[in-house]
Amino acid sequence: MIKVDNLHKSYGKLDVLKGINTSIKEGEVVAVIGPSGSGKSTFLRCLNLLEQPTSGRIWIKETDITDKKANIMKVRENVGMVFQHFHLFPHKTVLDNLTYAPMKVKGLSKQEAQKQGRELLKKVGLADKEKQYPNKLSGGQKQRVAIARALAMNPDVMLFDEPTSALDPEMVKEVLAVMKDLVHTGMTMVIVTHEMGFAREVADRILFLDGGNLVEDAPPSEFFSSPKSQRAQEFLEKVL
Ligand SMILES: Nc1ncnc2c1ncn2[C@@H]1O[C@H](COP(=O)(O)OP(=O)(O)OP(=O)(O)O)[C@@H](O)[C@H]1O
Repeated sequence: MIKVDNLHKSYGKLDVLKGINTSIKEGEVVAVIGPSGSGKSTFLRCLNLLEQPTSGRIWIKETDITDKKANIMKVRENVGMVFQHFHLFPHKTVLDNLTYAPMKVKGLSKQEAQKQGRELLKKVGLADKEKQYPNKLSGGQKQRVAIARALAMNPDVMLFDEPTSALDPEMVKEVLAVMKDLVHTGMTMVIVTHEMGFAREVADRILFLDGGNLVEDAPPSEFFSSPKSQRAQEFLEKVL
């Protein structure tokens, strides 16, 4: 489903990703963890070309998205992303946030887009909020709308960039619960997270990044109980 081959990303002289190789199967849930500044967000943002890789190749399904001829908009349609700070359209209602892209990009009729939007709102527990504006919602509710909005494009892959880091503790659970439901649907998910309990519980694999290198790639049972590298051992000692 996703193949990453020798991915490098530099900002000027700063090498942020130093040759990442990995592949992710359809339906796999992968948690990307590691110290601050290790390149986790940059890695994730390369997967839908929010960051242009400096070199290396990334395939999503059969498409080499790093090929100059690849259609960036099509890639982004197919790879949904949820950000730390929601990025909802502030002047649109919750339902209009969900219908905008499917109508504009996918050509759904308003009726079709609203039907789909209402089903998604029900799934994330916000059926009663469709007419609200984002500024009337809690952080957890905003993030659930953001997840529903990304799902409204019916993507093959969902990327999550620290989706709970900006939330008050009591709201973290409700967002993680929605993500867990999504795991059970068989969605392919790549999640940058500091929630170690969640990563341990739901991920099929942990990618541990350090200094722009993929240092460990292992199932959570292995990674959390017997990390191989000293860097991962030190990291886990600090965060667990
Ligand atoms: N647009 C940019 N221009 C220059 N440097 C950048 C840019 N984006 C990220 N960096 C640098 O790249 C490095 C990796 O950043 P990145 O956000 O990918 O790390 P991270 O592991 O996600 O960190 P955190 O857990 O703190 O979010 C950092 O040193 C950061 O300052």
